[in-house]
Amino acid sequence: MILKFTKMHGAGNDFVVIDLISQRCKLRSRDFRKIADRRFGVGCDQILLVEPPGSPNVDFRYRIFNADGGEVEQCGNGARCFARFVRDKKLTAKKVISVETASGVITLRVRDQHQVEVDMGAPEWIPARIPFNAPAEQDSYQIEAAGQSLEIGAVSMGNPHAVTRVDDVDALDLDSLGPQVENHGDFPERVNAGFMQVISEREIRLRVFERGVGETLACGTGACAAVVYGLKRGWLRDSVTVQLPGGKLSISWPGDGHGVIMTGPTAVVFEGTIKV
Ligand SMILES: N[C@H](CCC[C@H](N)C(=O)O)C(=O)O
Repeated sequence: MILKFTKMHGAGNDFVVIDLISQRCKLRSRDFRKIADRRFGVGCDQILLVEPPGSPNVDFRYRIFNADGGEVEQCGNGARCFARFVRDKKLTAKKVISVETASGVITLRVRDQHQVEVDMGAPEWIPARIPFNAPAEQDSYQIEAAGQSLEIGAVSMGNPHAVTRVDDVDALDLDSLGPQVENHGDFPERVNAGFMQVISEREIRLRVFERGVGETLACGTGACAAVVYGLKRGWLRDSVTVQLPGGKLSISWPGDGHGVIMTGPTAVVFEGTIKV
């Protein structure tokens, strides 16, 4: 089958977006791996599927697949691109769009200059719900990786994150450290590994070695995870600018019981077709 797609990115985290409302196609894990392959396919960090809603009070269903072919619960940069895509393709004229994901319903708000604001929902700190093997919830945890003892924050934004504060993100050997955190035995579903450098109470630098992908130029849920961890530890004050290698995101969290609000850019790179 020949499938139409749109290549997009959010702060350099890149996606192949496929409308499965006007196209009908059953895609398997190996199809996602091929589409994501930067030599034999289109190339992307994640594939985003646009599907009809599963319940009456949401506008769309949003499914996310990592480059390794695995389906995941949430993707923040992808959510912003999703909002831009469905409006560009005239699948909706709404500026406030509700989408159901594997980790619940999120609300997308289209802003000016192709910026989109997303309520990513409340962070989840309870280890069993991250999931993370720890006897009880703590502000931080010690794990061993790549011969180092790391102090991490463990939190879910629908998907699991381990956040480590470092003095200099440029000094990190992520090729070595990243996979060891991603595949650490205390994360039964693996984990996205974020490394943050605090610039000020309202600005951080962040690099993320993403589960199922490797290092990406930006990670929306990773930015949310880093900011809520930094706020909880008292290193940050609300409304934080997150500088990532591919661009910047604005993250705000009023505190427990509230959703994390992420605002950032969207970009369309090209339209194409692929044989699956
Ligand atoms: N790699 C992530 C999914 C994509 C998250 C990221 N691209 C974002 O913008 O949130 C995971 O396995 O949970």
